[in-house]
Amino acid sequence: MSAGKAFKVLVTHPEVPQEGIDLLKENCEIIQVQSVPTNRAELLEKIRGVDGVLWGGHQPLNAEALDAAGPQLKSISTMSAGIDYVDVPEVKRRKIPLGHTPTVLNTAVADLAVGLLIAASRRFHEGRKKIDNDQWENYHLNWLLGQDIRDSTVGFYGFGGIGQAIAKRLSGFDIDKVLYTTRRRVHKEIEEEFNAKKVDFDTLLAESDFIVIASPLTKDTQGVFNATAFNKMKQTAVLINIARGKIVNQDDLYEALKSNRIFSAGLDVTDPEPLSPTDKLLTLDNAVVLPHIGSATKRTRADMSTIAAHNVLRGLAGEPMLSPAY
Ligand SMILES: O=C(O)C(=O)CO
Repeated sequence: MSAGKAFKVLVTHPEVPQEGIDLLKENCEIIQVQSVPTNRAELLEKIRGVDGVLWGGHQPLNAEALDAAGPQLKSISTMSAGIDYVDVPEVKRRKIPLGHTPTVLNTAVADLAVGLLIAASRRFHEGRKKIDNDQWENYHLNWLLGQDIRDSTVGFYGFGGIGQAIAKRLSGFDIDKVLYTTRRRVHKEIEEEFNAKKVDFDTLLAESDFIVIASPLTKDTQGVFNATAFNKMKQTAVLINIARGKIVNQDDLYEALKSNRIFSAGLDVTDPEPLSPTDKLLTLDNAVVLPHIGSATKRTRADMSTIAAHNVLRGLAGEPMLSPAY
């Protein structure tokens, strides 16, 4: 280990923004995985004997990686809000502090969600295809008519920081009501700020004009948006998912969109990722699909690396992390 550097830290991705690396460098020796996409063998080789890890991708963080690291490992932070790729019980069992980076990405993801909501409700994808196919027919007055956002009811499945940031943005669009379904009720002041009401899942499905999925992927949320759920939604409803693809049963969503059981969907996340270019979802006019770019802005990624680095350093110092994951 180089002189004066108290800890050895693995950064599992070569593109982690410099802001986080510079922080770590002050008193850590940095080892960095160079492969993109991550070569698992390289990661397992380089993790051996490190004190801390800045986990910069969505590779499984599990017993295999922890065993490869060894018992001296005392601090890990992901560079993501969602940690569905982490075996959290295994990290906990080993009493290793684990951090993640929620909050700093709320605004970037919320901006994108609003973009998807407008794109899906106003048929951007279908419109673009009409141009490509020389089918520009705006001499018809009912051509490409979309759904209004004004006076609508927006239902949030999950109403944490990202959901609230989306609601804040949508308040400028003259929406009528916010409904939300969560396990726990949010603070009264938050309900008042957004004129939001907690409802059960069936009410959310039945009453919302727009449904925004903004919850973590857990065993309880996996696949809850399935054919049964789509059949309870309005036929004019628009579904937005900026959370995790697996919360939606994608075959059932395809059928619901194809049969116009619901109006449209805007998805930043899919199952699987990457989605195959031949996936049937991409053949639909009423699905706007993006390649999971919710947090992909320069500033947000830099902020994520900074928070992750602080988490790692605090874990190494035996201090509480800025954003602990458990
Ligand atoms: O950080 C995450 O978990 C994301 O998926 C950002 O889009």
